[in-house]
Amino acid sequence: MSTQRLHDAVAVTGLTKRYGRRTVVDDVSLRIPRGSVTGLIGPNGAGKTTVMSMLLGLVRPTAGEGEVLGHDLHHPKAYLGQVGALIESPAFHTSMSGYDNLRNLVRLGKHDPSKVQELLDLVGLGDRGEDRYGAYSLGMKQRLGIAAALLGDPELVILDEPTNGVDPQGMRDIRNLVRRIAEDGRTVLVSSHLLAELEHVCDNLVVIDKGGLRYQGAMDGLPTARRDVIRVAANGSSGNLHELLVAQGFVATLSGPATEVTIGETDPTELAAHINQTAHAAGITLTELHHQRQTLEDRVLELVGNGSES
Ligand SMILES: Nc1ncnc2c1ncn2[C@@H]1O[C@H](COP(=O)(O)OP(=O)(O)OP(=O)(O)O)[C@@H](O)[C@H]1O
Repeated sequence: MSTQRLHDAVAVTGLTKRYGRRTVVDDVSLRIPRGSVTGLIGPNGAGKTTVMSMLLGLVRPTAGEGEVLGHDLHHPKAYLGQVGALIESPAFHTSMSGYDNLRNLVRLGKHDPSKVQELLDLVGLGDRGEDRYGAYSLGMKQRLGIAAALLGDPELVILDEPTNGVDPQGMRDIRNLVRRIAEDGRTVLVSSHLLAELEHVCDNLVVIDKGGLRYQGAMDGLPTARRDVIRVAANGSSGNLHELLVAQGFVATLSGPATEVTIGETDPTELAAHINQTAHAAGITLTELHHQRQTLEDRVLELVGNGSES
């Protein structure tokens, strides 16, 4: 086995999917390090589900080569036994309990039956296993889906938008669960259209938009320029302050009642002091003055041009 195979759970190049003349995944090369939690981020329609489906052998790639868990991407049967997935909505019987649904899957997949209660406990449904699936909240349904994905004790876990539509508490539960799954040394690939939902659980990031790869690498390596600003507002004189700062050569934009001054290479503390002095000298009283940091989400939105499917 090559070092690359040992290092990467997924290593594919040129992954492409066309439907007719429409290219929905375009020449995407991906490396997902073993043991990482990788966030697959992109707006609606970016191609996240299609990429995951190709890795799972559910959709046949139009082009592309590579390996999943050291096996040829084009022979998914060789590796699917070591992969667990939650893709689209989990298909469970609504009238059966969570426990019985998992028991069913154990029988079908010839998994270890003792896993059922263990996994229900892991996903926080230990005392709700006897309840009907149909009575579960969306967050509980997603967590049962994740338990199902873990039945075969997979090395690679692929979760497609597990937090979609789930309330904030449910999202927190799912994030904690993803963290716990990864603690066992598994590789997790998890998608979302919002980085904010995943930013605290992922160590690795893949950003796609309109089928194309925009970024992959460490979370803190996002390439967009720093766009932190000093946000400043004044009592009824924001326009004057804005004009003064622009006249001094600062990049300043009006944002509602406030002015946002791009920090660029300047030291933010010095810039804030300078703005304060400028305002004071002009007889303007500041009502707000603070350093507004660009979030990781803002940086991703810059990469994907702020847009979803056109
Ligand atoms: N079977 C198909 N036939 C034709 N087009 C398809 C098919 N499946 C997906 N697409 C198109 O491929 C594009 C990417 O879809 P995909 O579901 O992979 O995106 P996504 O990033 O997962 O989006 P979402 O967040 O909305 O689920 C979309 O424009 C979609 O309409």
